Amino acid sequence: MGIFNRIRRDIGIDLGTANTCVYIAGQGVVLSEPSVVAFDRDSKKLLAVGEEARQMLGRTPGNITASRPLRDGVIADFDATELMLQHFIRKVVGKSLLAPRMVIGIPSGVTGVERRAVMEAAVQAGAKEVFLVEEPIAAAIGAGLPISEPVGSMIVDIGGGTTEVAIISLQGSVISESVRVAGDEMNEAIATYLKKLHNLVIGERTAEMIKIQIGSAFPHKGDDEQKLEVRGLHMLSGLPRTISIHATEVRESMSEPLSAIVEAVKRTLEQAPPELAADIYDRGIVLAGGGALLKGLDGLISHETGIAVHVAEEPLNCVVLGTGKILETNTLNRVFSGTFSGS
Ligand SMILES: Nc1ncnc2c1ncn2[C@@H]1O[C@H](COP(=O)(O)OP(=O)(O)OP(=O)(O)O)[C@@H](O)[C@H]1O
Repeated sequence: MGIFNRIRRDIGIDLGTANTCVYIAGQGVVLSEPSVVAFDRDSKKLLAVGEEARQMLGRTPGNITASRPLRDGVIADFDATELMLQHFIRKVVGKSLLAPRMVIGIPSGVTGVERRAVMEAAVQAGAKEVFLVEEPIAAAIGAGLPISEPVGSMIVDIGGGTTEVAIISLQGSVISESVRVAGDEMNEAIATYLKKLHNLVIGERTAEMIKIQIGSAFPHKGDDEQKLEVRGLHMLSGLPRTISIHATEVRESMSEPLSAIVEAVKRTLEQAPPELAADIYDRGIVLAGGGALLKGLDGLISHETGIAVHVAEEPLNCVVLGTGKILETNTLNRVFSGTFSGS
């Protein structure tokens, strides 16, 4: 490692709707925390960030707000995003002599204004230079796909707020689509279902827990017999109540977001030039992002497309591993989609 790399810690970031991950060049993934911040409502003082703030979601007294500053894959609260980034960067970089260069993964569907907002937040958080890379490219690099070769690779990155579908060849997205349907919509669908059919009101964290514990996208013998006790607020009595929910009900409740994801994959495949479509047929589709961990999602996509589907080795870390590889191999000039130099 060169002297400059030792004093200047270049960092890669997956600034996600659900989780923020940070990679330090030469070291690896050093931070992975929920993208949540908690403020004192009156003094506007930052109280907690990351896991500590997540514990507060839905449980705050009147004077505290705990929220997710990114929604649907974009910055919903600019000030909170900036403070969160600053906090995470200080936590991992500490006192560095030189301001770091940053490579940040962003959804491919973001607008120019949203790109600018991410860059400014990074500069305010201490970046010397910011490079933005589209998430599907970073995810494909992180998943170890041969994106530099003249063969088609297909990646589907299912995050919290967005699902990114892309066919990549020779380092560029040939076709890509970003839909604002991913893990969060699945949680919302579960909560809506319980409210409608069981008159039970549950919070975001409970819905996510149900999805992770017994949720699935495709029937699987054994898993389908599973049940889970769920606690919430009964709408009619206004009192806490526990009900038992079946795995098959959870799958049914998520059918809309699941078909939106499948449709995005199909639309992308339909637009693929024949040579690339043939490559994908031979090599299969790779799933990345936390949503790739949903049981049976690979089976569902494979069943609907007739193509083999593989889940990446570390789906939650694909984007951040990709940003790290870009820094370490110094291929910034080839994959970035924009730069912004701080003063
Ligand atoms: N075992 C699991 N089963 C199903 N879903 C899971 C599992 N683990 C995590 N998830 C979901 O993955 C999502 C988070 O994934 P990830 O960290 O890749 O998103 P992100 O990068 O923060 O979001 P985005 O890419 O939209 O900005 C959440 O919706 C979470 O509920």
